[in-house]
Amino acid sequence: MKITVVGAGAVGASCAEYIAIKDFASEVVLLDIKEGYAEGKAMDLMQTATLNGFDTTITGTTGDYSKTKDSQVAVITSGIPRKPGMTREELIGINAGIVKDVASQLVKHSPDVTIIVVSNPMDTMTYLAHKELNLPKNRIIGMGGALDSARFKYRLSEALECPASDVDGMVIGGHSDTGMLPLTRLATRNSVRVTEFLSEERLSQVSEDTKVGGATLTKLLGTSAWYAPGAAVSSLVQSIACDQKKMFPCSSLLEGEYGLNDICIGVPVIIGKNGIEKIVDIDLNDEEKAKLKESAEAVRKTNGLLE
Ligand SMILES: NC(=O)c1ccc[n+]([C@@H]2O[C@H](COP(=O)([O-])OP(=O)(O)OC[C@H]3O[C@@H](n4cnc5c(N)ncnc54)[C@H](O)[C@@H]3O)[C@@H](O)[C@H]2O)c1
Ligand SMILES: O=C(O)C[C@H](O)C(=O)O
Repeated sequence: MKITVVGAGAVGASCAEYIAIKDFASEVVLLDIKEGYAEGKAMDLMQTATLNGFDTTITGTTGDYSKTKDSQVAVITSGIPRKPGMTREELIGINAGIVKDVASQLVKHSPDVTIIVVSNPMDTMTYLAHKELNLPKNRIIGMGGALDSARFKYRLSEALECPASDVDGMVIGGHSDTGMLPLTRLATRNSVRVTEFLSEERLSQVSEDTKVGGATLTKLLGTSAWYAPGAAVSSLVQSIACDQKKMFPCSSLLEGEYGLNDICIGVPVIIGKNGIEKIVDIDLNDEEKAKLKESAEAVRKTNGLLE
């Protein structure tokens, strides 16, 4: 399985590292426009192979898409990250052009590729990739919900004072500071609803902390996060490469599901060798439906900026 990661920056390199450490891919190609950067990151990562015990070959290239030929999966992380105080939506002016160009180049060299879009504003960049490429809708996936759900579980485990592995939960909706919808009603600790353990006030705090998870880290780091984003992307890549058929919330092109049309937004999907193999329609209550609708309106507004 050959995987391309475009953008050898913080998230791209972290993603390549996790893919290699999980050791399920034969080859990872890192591509960047900064001269020598992807080659350098690839060499540095390859020098961890004997230390971390993986057999994946990682190579780097400066802008040569012929090296990405016949990739089965490609991840787009190219573009600028936000700085403290910014929203993800403010990145659209620069990132839209980059994502459009990169997506077309990828498909030119790998017509059967499945694309995972990471660059922000991610839901709109995923929508842009759909409009630009016109690929079967299962082959373009936006990564946001897998990361937001991991942050939600982290915040829940803090509140519950238990290991994160005891917790299950999911965040749907837009990947934005206000649009995320952590499904507190459905979250569980070993099959018991977390509402049994935590007050409404505490759960509301967990929800708010989850929604601003990216902004909190951006403030601390001076740029946006990369370890959890890289790990989240690598989990999606693994589910495709190993046909695991795991369920993640991912930004998916909706055609009537959840009452939404012609929009990419985070909903639960099954990820396997064919990319998005199924959109899972879960039973939301009226309040959750209203919040998802509101989140979709905000994503639509950002999509409008593409014109
Ligand atoms: N969806 C998510 O959950 C999520 C999570 C984290 C970061 N992000 C987004 O991912 C993007 C990357 O973040 P980062 O921290 O890795 O940034 P970064 O600046 O560390 O890396 C971005 C890389 O993209 C490269 N690049 C720019 N234009 C390119 C082009 N046309 N072709 C190839 N490479 C190009 C740059 O040279 C740079 O190395 C940002 O837009 C960020 O907001 C999204
Ligand atoms: O917060 C950001 O801007 C990057 C990313 O979307 C994240 O959630 O970490």
